[in-house]
Amino acid sequence: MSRADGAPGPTAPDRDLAAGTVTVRVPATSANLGPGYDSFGLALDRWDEVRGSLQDGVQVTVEGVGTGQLPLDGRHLVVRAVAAAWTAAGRQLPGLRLHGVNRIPHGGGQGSSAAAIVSGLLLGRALLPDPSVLSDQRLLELGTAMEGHPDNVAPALSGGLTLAFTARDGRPRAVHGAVHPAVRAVLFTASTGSSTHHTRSLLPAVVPHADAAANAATAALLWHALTAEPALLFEATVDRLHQAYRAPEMPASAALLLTLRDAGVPAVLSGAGPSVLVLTDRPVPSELLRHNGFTVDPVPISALGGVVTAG
Ligand SMILES: Nc1ncnc2c1ncn2[C@@H]1O[C@H](COP(=O)(O)OP(=O)(O)O)[C@@H](O)[C@H]1O
Ligand SMILES: N[C@@H](CCOP(=O)(O)O)C(=O)O
Repeated sequence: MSRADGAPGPTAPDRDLAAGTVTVRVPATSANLGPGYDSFGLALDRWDEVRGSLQDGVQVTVEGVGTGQLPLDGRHLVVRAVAAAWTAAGRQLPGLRLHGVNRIPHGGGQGSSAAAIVSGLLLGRALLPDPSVLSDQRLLELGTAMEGHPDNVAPALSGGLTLAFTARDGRPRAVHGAVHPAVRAVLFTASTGSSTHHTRSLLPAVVPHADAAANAATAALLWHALTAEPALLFEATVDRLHQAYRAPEMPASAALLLTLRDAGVPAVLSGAGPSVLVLTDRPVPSELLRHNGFTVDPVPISALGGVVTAG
């Protein structure tokens, strides 16, 4: 993965981690950012953590979000991603002991599934006898194949602002932008969830040419606004590809978006929703920071993506 801002990618593969226990932290991510459907993504300072080691058989424990709901065997998404990393390295995973500490809401539009996949890929790579056989680019490809779209996987792997695209060879790639220091993120986390898979099915196969043209302009403007001219963020966060089609499934989020935008606040659906994200260089009036059904937090943008440590 190339980095336009020269910031570090995920922790490099390290032979010393191959034995023993490995801890991986991966940030939440907000995808789309309005008009950047399936391409723009931003890492946020809210982290899931997994600790894993090789053993015979699979043993999973979970605390935090999803406790009592997630499968505790080979169907667990992190375990599947660890196994995918080993398969890609030409090896069969012997077995895994895994403990997850989950803080990213599930089905909230904050990239929990991408965080789980990236956690598993980074953990799987670190546990390989020779981690260097899997490059960061290969992990982006594996994660995108599992997730179905690259926009959360790219910032979960490498942090910051990313623009993911499909190259001529059919593989996902990502470039990075340095977010203007005045830009702040405020996350309105919905108390309800929705399945990304389901709300993707609500999107039409074809959109009017005028919508595509307008969206191309605002997406390009958004990159400029986020990296160079935040004063343009309100104009740059107009989407015509996905939010309106998803609105009937998440009326509270649609109403919140309307309220914020009517007040001139640059608000978008976070990922597939139902969370809402504000990206702005201005203070948000305090009366707009309280909404039934949403928890409102300023969340720093994370320059770091997944971090791998021994122990
Ligand atoms: N930490 C985790 N461990 C295991 N599975 C997870 C984890 N986080 C998310 N998932 C899986 O991903 C699903 C949510 O994915 P998705 O619908 O794409 O929503 P999101 O916007 O949160 O990524 C969860 O219901 C669960 O099946
Ligand atoms: N581009 C995807 C992004 C989904 O993000 P998530 O965090 O809601 O899973 C989409 O809009 O479907």
